[in-house]
Amino acid sequence: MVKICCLGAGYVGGPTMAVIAVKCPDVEVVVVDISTARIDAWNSDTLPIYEPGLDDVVRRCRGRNLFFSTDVEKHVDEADIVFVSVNTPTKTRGLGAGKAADLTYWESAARMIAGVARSDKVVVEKSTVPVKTAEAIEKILNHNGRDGVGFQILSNPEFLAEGTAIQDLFSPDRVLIGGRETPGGRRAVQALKDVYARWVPEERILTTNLWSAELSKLAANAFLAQRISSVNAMSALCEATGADVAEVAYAVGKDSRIGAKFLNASVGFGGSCFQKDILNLVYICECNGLPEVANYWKQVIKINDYQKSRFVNRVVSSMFNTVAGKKIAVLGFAFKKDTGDTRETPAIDVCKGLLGDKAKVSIYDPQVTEDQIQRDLSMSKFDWDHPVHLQPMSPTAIKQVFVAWDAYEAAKDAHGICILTEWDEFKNLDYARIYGSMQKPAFVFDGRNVVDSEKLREIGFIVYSIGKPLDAWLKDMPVVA
Ligand SMILES: NC(=O)c1ccc[n+]([C@@H]2O[C@H](COP(=O)([O-])OP(=O)(O)OC[C@H]3O[C@@H](n4cnc5c(N)ncnc54)[C@H](O)[C@@H]3O)[C@@H](O)[C@H]2O)c1
Ligand SMILES: O=c1ccn([C@@H]2O[C@H](COP(=O)(O)OP(=O)(O)O[C@H]3O[C@H](CO)[C@@H](O)[C@H](O)[C@H]3O)[C@@H](O)[C@H]2O)c(=O)[nH]1
Repeated sequence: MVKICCLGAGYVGGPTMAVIAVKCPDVEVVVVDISTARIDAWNSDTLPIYEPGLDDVVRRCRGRNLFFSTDVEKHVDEADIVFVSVNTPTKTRGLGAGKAADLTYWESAARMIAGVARSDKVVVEKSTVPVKTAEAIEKILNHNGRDGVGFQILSNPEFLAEGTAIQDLFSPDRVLIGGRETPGGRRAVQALKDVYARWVPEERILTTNLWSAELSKLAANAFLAQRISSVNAMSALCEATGADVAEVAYAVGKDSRIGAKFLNASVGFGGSCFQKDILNLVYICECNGLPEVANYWKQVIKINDYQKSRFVNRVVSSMFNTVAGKKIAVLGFAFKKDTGDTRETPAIDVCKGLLGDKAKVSIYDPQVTEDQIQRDLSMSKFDWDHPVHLQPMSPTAIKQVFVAWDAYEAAKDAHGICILTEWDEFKNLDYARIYGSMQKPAFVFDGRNVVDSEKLREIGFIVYSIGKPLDAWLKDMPVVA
């Protein structure tokens, strides 16, 4: 029986391994982590992450051929294939701070694998890493491993998106495997290919050299984020000219060379990957003497930051240039719908912007806890991407932040509502009831273009929707910087 061990029971390690286990009943899969709390949660009825369909997959194979454990060394030693899916945060100190990937967790994982392995291993990079990481990992494994124990390193980046992870894993657009072009390297690629081939059609399993696989992951995320920044840049111009960004995106996306997906204007992209991976790409370009290329990709992040601050400015300027002491309801805190993940969510920057202008912020999200919101609003930049048990403990709660149990409570007595996540339930709220409970004039700032703005205007709201023709009220307000 082939044995697989995965280091890191997070958003990638957990769902990915659960799907491998369910698709390969004759393979034993053990997911291990240094966080006992995370492993306990994976072994309980309340999984540590919210992902549609995940509970069902885990229930089908946990205890059969899928196991979660903190006994890291034992399971690494017993495995034939070791996936490494640990955090690769942005460095906050020293060389490359604010851009380069921090490979501390990866390096310690590699040293541990080298120290405990008593038989040959295929070590698979599942985390997103800088190009050439495999070379560094190979050196660590080969210099620290026992005599006679061989390692083959593969790059197998993950392309799942949160909220649709199970669907993406069951039916991926492609699986990418990079390996050494040596007989040993080819055998390792084939061993991993055999696992995926149980459910992924052969033509969707791409094999490349190691560096192409590592770089393709960064490139794919940069291209995706670039589309969002492109449509968001257009949204600002739409507001200035009376064009409608949805109509523009539809017309542009109808060109089959461009395609319709990933062109939804928004308050900005979030999530643990896009910004981190582009910063990483920028740093690699700079290190390779390519400042023009680095600057090109930096713009994707700059436009994203601009979009978030533009949104905050719009809120404040619409409300007579001050939100001091005013209650603002924030509907949605997760970085997208169908996840409880808040890493790099635009809601953090928007809330901080409103708090900076002394607003009282009342937040509702169906999947995010009060503790998480308070932590997110008080944590330093990039601290969020370290293992939870290593993050700063119990920050002081921010007094002007309130967390509500539903949208109606959040909006009661508020002067304005900001919709920051596109949860389906926000489309069908009783907005007449909400209007009745709010201060007047009552504003809705739709950062995800989910509400029917005409209906809301009929109720009496002043509505701002990203990239849509402006309400007369908003047009008369001072120009937004
Ligand atoms: N989240 C996504 O949608 C996504 C998608 C594709 C790729 N990625 C990449 O995958 C990697 C993991 O991301 P994630 O979202 O799953 O992160 P995560 O924080 O949810 O999970 C990482 C886990 O690794 C554990 N860990 C850290 N060091 C360890 C060690 N030495 N041994 C065992 N466990 C260890 C942590 O405790 C944590 O539970 C990152 O490189 C990320 O960029 C993420
Ligand atoms: O048209 C769009 C599409 C997305 N978003 C936003 O972009 C962010 C990222 O969304 P998405 O890409 O769907 O989720 P992630 O889970 O971050 O997935 C991305 O990042 C992962 C981690 O690397 C990759 O594996 C995935 O392929 C890649 O889509 C979210 O804030 C979305 O709201 C928009 O604003 N407009």
